[in-house]
Amino acid sequence: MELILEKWEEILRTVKEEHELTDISFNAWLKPLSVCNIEGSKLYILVPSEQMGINYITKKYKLPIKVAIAEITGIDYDLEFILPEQADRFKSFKSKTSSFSQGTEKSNLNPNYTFESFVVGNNNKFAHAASLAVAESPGEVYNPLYIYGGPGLGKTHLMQSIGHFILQQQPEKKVIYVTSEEFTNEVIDSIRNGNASAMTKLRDKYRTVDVLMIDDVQFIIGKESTQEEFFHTFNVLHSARKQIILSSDKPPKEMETLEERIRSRFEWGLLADIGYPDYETRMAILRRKEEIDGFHLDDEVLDYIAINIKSNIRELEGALNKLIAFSNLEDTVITMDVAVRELQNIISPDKPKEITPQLVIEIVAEHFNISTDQMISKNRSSEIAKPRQIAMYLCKNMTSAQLETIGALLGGRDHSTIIHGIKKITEEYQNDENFHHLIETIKKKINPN
Ligand SMILES: Nc1ncnc2c1ncn2[C@@H]1O[C@H](COP(=O)(O)OP(=O)(O)OP(=O)(O)O)[C@@H](O)[C@H]1O
Repeated sequence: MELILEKWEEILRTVKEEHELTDISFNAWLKPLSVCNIEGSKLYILVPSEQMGINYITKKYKLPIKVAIAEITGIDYDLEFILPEQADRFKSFKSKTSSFSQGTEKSNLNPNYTFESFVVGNNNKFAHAASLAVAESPGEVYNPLYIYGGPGLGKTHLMQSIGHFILQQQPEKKVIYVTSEEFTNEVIDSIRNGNASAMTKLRDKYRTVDVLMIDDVQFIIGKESTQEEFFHTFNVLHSARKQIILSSDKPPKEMETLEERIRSRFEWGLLADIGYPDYETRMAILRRKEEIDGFHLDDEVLDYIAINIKSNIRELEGALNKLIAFSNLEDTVITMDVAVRELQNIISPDKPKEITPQLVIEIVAEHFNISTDQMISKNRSSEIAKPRQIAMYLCKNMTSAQLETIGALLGGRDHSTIIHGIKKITEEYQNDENFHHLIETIKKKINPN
């Protein structure tokens, strides 16, 4: 066991060199692996997360690793890849992680979300540079770092890359990634338990970290206890110069119903937005993904995906994954005809998405984290009335619906109310630069093309 532990890094590097793996493939597949145990001639290798695809690793890397071990140690092991829950059975489990993955392994980060696998394009150049700066000097340069942008554009990937980077440099750092939903649930649980120790546990967990990442922070809006807990956690960490990284679908100033004291804290550090990727970036992301998956598709097919899926990288990857899965299952080559047929539910180039008033109302409601029921209700508080007027304005500008139809869809409002709403929004759009930006952001969500 000692010999293999000692030689583990050399073994992985040998596989990399002999099989001419790129840094990306190496970082994605080999780097996170560690030696778990040896029983007789059986060597157990730990795959730290199910998300890494244990079957794929077994299929692709079992033999190369076996050969490299035999070359370097002279011992011919029978290899088995196992997940952490299977590793629990080794009581004296003494895993040796290669030094480059220490720290990362014990965190809850997705091993694939690293700087190495992140494609830098015009849409994310600034956010990427800011993230790298934070990764290199946590707590010192931009605190908090607030990354915002539309769904599936790489916010989580970028924020977790910072976590990986920090853990690679300083494995002893305590790095926590949490979604707002998980954070909210933990706050609710500790309140429900009703005892002081549950709350103390929660505080111990979040107020003692070196790096705290909260994803989709817009979801804490309207959740009072969560906001309160967040506020104090933020203050404790910030004054101790611990790094805070937040992501959201919109900039703080567009979070109209967020408590002012929290909104202003979001703006203390640096705000970095991620926009929609251009064609070249979309192609580069597809190529990078192909490289990681060890799969090759015709350029014409990649081009078809990149031209037609513009506004969400998750969907872009989803289309590629679908074709790769189809090719593996059916054992067939992906031609253009196959791609068009298999992706017809995702891509319908001849049928652009129809922009209906209903769609506009739904997207506006979603943007402001309110329900469509609230949009059509009688509620006249500004948090509801303003989005409602924005919906009136956008329905008028982006669809061919008549004012009467818009009024009917927005809770049976009359013609003059709709005209008044549109007029107000038009004036604000023309006179207030931030508001102009807000409307353009929502328009892009409604019609990304
Ligand atoms: N620049 C990029 N390079 C490589 N992969 C990327 C890039 N941007 C996004 N991705 C991939 O796209 C997928 C979606 O990204 P991610 O989950 O980070 O988006 P998000 O902005 O956090 O979305 P949401 O707001 O819906 O949570 C991930 O698999 C991620 O790896």
